[in-house]
Amino acid sequence: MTIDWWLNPTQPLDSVARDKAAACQAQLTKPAGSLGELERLAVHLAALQGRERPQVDKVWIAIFAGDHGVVAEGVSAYPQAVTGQMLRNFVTGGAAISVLASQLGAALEVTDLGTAEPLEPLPGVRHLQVGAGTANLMREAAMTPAQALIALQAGRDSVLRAVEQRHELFIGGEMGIGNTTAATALACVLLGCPVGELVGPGTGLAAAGVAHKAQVIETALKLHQGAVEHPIEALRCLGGFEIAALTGAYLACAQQGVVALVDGFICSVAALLAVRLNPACRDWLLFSHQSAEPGHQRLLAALQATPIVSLGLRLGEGSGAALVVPMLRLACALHNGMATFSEAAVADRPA
Ligand SMILES: Cc1cc2ncn([C@H]3O[C@H](COP(=O)(O)O)[C@@H](O)[C@H]3O)c2cc1C
Ligand SMILES: O=C(O)c1cccnc1
Repeated sequence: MTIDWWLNPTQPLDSVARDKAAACQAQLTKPAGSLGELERLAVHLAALQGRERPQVDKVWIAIFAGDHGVVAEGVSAYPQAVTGQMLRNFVTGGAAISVLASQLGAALEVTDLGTAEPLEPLPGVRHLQVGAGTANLMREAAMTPAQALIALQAGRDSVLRAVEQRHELFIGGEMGIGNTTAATALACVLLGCPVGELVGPGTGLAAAGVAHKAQVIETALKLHQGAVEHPIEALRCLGGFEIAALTGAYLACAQQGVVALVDGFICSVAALLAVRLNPACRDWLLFSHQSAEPGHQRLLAALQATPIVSLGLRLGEGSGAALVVPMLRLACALHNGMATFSEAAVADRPA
């Protein structure tokens, strides 16, 4: 299977803006390095945005939803219908991400890529219906090549809309009961890691449920063994519509020059896929938090990512990334707003 756009070059970082921002940080009225990761974030944002004074005022949050055939194997604590039910909750304002988007003044775009429900179109939701959910990845390939391609492009298209409306930060979120099973299977293949090291409770499986989920993933990995060497084939055989869309979105962010703030475990699997497909896109990804899902730590290490916070979150929907936006905004405000030593007449070196 080929798609024609994933290898397109990513935007270069602006080293002039980075150097100016770093020089500016050194002049601010604080001991050098005392704002730690916030300093590094501000300087990195300057390099990505090509301006000495970065900002993340306009935030675009895109939620991608899709159902998973593998739910028939009993891998989630919740029923499949929740995926479609949450679509309504996203647009009526009751979901965690809806509250966060509203608090942040962020745009929230909700795309249904293929759910068993709702049967009626929902106002405010983009219904693409790539299929009525993926096929059961334990028994066959989750997606056809055409479905994987459409889902990848759905992610890219959302980024193009964000760019058109001049958004400064992209957050991808996912909703899909069963998607920690798909994400774990993908992570096992991409990291060459045993299932036991990555599998976790997802929405809240007890130990016996996690053991069964591990068995399902083992069976799937054996079935698709030969097929999954290329990341795009791994995505097609083991992924989900929303994971494919997120992969396409992260690739497009790097190609369009938009900073992407990555959410938890599932989004990080999509990020790793994007980096495997086009390694230069790594620079454009910031990692917001470390999820409670046990496999996330290994994924972040493979991506050489330092998560900004670790709050024991295990929700998804892009919620962890949204929670970190105020911190990015404050990192920019400090960088742009603090006085320099000479402006404030403060001694600029230790005694
Ligand atoms: C009410 C509800 C809201 C959610 N929002 C995100 N997820 C999260 O949980 C699901 C993944 O976990 P698993 O693989 O165990 O099914 C995904 O839909 C993810 O986005 C939710 C799950 C539920 C139940
Ligand atoms: O970290 C995540 O993305 C996550 C973890 C559990 C359930 N849903 C999402």
